[in-house]
Amino acid sequence: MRDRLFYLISKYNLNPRKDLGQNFLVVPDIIERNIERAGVSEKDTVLEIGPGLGVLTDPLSKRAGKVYAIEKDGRIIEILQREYDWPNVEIIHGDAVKVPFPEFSKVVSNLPYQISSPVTFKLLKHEFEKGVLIYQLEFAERMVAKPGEKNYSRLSLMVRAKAHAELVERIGRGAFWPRPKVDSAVVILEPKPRKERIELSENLVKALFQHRRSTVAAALKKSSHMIGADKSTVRRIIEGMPHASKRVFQLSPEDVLEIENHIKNEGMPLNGIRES
Ligand SMILES: C[S@@+](CC[C@H](N)C(=O)[O-])C[C@H]1O[C@@H](n2cnc3c(N)ncnc32)[C@H](O)[C@@H]1O
Repeated sequence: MRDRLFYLISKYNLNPRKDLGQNFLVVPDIIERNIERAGVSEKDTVLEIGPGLGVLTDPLSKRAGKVYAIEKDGRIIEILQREYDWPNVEIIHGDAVKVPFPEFSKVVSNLPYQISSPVTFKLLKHEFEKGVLIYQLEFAERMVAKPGEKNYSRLSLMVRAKAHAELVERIGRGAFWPRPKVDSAVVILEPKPRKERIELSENLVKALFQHRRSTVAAALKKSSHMIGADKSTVRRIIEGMPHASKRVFQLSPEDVLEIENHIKNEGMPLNGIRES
């Protein structure tokens, strides 16, 4: 696999693009473990974001019923089309943040780290069984952080509202070529059953997490403009608000939902909270 990767790189004189996060996996064990973790079988339609030179796409195509691979770099699309003849792989040329995702049951990817956040939020808007994804280590740590922990952020809360996320393996820089400046980690992402998923006003969460170490009351006062309220309205809303004295980084998704419901009950309708 490693040999094939370097053969293709030299054959096509491919200069990896940093701005597209082109750090290719060169350790076959990691690829195998991730396919195992995803439990990919013929029943699955797998989505891969950023196939690169196909080191993951190739084994996925052998196990899955169907693979969709979204790739932005036209040079790579051309190489994939010339070098592989996968009967069940559909390559989509486009930006994974912008192109609509097809229906899929599993997502397995070594993600371009620049788009980790929008892609994760986009994935969580879809119905799927399981994701096995490689992220930058720090991002992965934020994804899985629990309320009250040092890394607990807006991302942690929004992921927690929709899915179970577990960091299952750390990966050193040497597992990639070219060697990146950061470490990586594998995260298993399993969306919660629909009934258990919590829909939150993104703007309320943003407004709160602008001030993650403040109390909820203080954060809302400081971010009043973000929820479309003036300071006196916020002062009124804070009266009797649940969790008002908690620090923002201690809030669970359930807590934020209670805050949101309180705001609505106080006569500020949800559509009063401007969604971006
Ligand atoms: C980290 S590399 C992974 C490549 C390959 N899967 C591997 O593991 O060796 C990320 C890949 O995503 C592609 N990419 C970068 N930004 C993208 C975007 N916005 N949409 C789709 N693909 C993108 C890059 O061109 C690159 O092929």
